[in-house]
Order: sequence, then C-alpha cells, then structure tokens
Amino acid sequence: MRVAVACDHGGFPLKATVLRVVQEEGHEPLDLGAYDAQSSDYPDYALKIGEAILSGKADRGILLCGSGVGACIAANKIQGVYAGVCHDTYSAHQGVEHDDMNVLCLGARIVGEELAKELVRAFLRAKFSQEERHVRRVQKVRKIEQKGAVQPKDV
Ligand SMILES: O=C[C@H](O)[C@H](O)[C@H](O)COP(=O)(O)O
Repeated sequence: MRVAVACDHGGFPLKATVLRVVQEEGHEPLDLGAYDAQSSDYPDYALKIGEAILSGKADRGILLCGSGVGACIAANKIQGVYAGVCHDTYSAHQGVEHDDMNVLCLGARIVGEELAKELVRAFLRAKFSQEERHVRRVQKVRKIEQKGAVQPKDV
C-alpha cells in the first residue's frame, strides 16, 4: 500500500518513526510534512492526507498531532476519510476490520515510540472484514456522509 503520513508540530517527534515502520512493513510511505517542529495547524495536514487518499495517491493515511484528537476531527470532515484516534492495538486493527478506517490518528504527546510502532503495525496489517453486518454498518455511515451536514431534525 501507499501510506500518506503527515503531522503538525505536536506530532512531529513521531513522524520519522512512523515513516520507518511503514517501510519496514513493506509499504510505500508518502511524507506530506510537516518537515520541522515549527508551530503549524493540524487541519492543513488533515487536508493533505485527505487529498492524497481521494486522488488515489495513497491507500491509507497516518496523521499525527499532539493528542490525535484535532487531527481526527479535521480528517473526518473530508468525504471518503474514515479516521480514528487509536492508542490501543485492539482499536488500531478493529477500526479497520469492522469500520473500514483508512486514517489512523496518533497523539505524539500521549504515546511513546514503542507503542506507536505497534499501533502502526496493527493498523497496516488489518483488512476490512467484508462480513455482512460490518458492510451494512459502513454503508449506513456512507449514507450519513452523503447527506452532508446532518441537522438535529434529521436524526
Ligand atoms: O488536537 C490538537 C493537537 O493535539 C495539536 O497538536 C495541539 O493542539 C497543538 O498544541 P500547541 O499549539 O499548544 O502546541
């Protein structure tokens, strides 16, 4: 797979490690910045990941910020991006297997290097299960997405 990797300054300390693990796992990393630890804005990097996935330049993405939360919120605003913050390995693979998650968000201020490596491996090794109940649920998510902004009266 081609795996886009991006970060803001909060995620920068983990980016090199993530890029290395992607390569060690036999995938092609695509480094979309940031390229230094200067203060920057995570939505800009969420957009870069989204563009890479939607244009077909990347199959999956890994997005790093301080907590993983801001990156995840921003990434999930992009149609076709299904992002999750996963700081345990069960979620990092189950998010792909059950929910077709295509972007893993990590908080470099939360997880250390060794856990980050395991999370990235779990994410990359997982595949969407294709079991009927998961396909059905994912399709429901796609339907919500196609509606655009969901107002309280819609739910
Ligand atoms: O969710 C947001 C991210 O964790 C950012 O990396 C974080 O808010 C950056 O914080 P600061 O600008 O205080 O370094």
